[in-house]
Amino acid sequence: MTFVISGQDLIEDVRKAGDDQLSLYGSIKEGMQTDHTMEPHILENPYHFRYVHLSLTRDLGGRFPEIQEEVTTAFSELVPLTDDWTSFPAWLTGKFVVLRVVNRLFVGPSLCNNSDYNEINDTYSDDLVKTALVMGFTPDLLKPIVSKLLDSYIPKTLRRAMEHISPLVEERLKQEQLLGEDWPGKPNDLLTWLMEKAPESNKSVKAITIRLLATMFAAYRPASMALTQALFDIATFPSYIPELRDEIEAVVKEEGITKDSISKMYKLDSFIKESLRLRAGGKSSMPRKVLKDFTFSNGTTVFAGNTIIAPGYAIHHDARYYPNPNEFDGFRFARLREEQDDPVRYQIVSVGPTYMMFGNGRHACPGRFLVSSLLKTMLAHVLMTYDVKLEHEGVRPADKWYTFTPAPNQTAGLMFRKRAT
Ligand code: HEM
Repeated sequence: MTFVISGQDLIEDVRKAGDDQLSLYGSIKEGMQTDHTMEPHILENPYHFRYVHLSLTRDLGGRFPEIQEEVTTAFSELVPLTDDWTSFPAWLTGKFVVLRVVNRLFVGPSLCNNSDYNEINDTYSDDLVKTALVMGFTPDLLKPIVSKLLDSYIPKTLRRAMEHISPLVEERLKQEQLLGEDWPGKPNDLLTWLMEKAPESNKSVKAITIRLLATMFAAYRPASMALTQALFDIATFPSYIPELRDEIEAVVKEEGITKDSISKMYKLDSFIKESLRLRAGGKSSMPRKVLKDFTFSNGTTVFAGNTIIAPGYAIHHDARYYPNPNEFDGFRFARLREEQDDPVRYQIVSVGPTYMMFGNGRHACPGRFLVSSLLKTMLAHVLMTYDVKLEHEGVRPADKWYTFTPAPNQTAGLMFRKRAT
């Protein structure tokens, strides 16, 4: 059974609880049926998740030129500059820009622009969700059989992905043999981390590929949804554009585009955060499987075997925390930051009991620092390079809901042209 907790005190109880009592991985294991859709026991040692922090977040400044280069080339290829307004599929564009940029950080420049590999990442995520749904309804006893019957889903995609990863692994091992462990030009990407730091038993190409795909699953869907929604918001609320452009231009003139300079674009930060608040996440946040009976500070006990969730969407639309909660107020967080002279609390990456887009506590999304930089770099690039508008003036394409989770409209187009103003 699933229990929805209510109020900041109970959220705080969940935040403080140990993994042996309330488990994020327990709930992912059940929800995504990982024993049958990925590899058995993958979440007993999810070292690949730790590497997101260790390989990417820690070195975000160093990786920033690659991010910027990939953002610029991805947009120039997917949304070529035209003098006339031209429609591009918003969701497909957002998705493939994100896949390409994130894969630059995961597997490097030679593979990140490979359309087959990017499509595999996309298909894998789709298949994973569908297969997990089927397995979730399958009785435990039948799961191994059904899992085999569904062979056309995950294993086929995995084999295709391995065909791309295998030559990269071989090439890197060859360089190491020839030039030593710290060979010049050795990439500091997720693949290197998985090749070097994974437990010895998990260094096969198959194990490495599964962890790459699993990490991409966590990364790219929410990130590409966030980008698409923010682009729809730019086009829906064009009155924000001049002020955003002024801010970006002023910062770039002073310091160019770097990880540090984009952190000074706090109006842009606020605009994206407001877009996330209104449109991302879902009805349930902080899912935790109860592994041992858990008693909340109000005396209520939830027994082992149940699941707990927090009502993220309701919190993000609660007028007590966000006045006029259903209105898009792009500079809401920028104003709060100025009024309270607090440069940290209202940033995209700051989590807490009233802003749970990235979860909360020790499992709060380790990719949020990367995604905040990515989204700001992408939107700054779009605003400085293009004019953007909706296909039908004043009509924002409607979101699509998948049970508890909203997603941007997946068929609508967005109009772009070379910046004329
Ligand atoms: C807008 C984009 C994103 C959103 C909204 C998002 C949201 C979340 C949420 C809600 C959680 C669960 C936290 C909890 O229950 O306390 C999570 C976990 C996680 N996310 Fe993200 N995420 C995003 C992007 C990314 C990216 C780009 C990466 C990787 C580069 C990433 C990697 C992860 C990982 C590895 C975890 C598991 C954390 C753990 O093991 O404790 N996410 N994310």
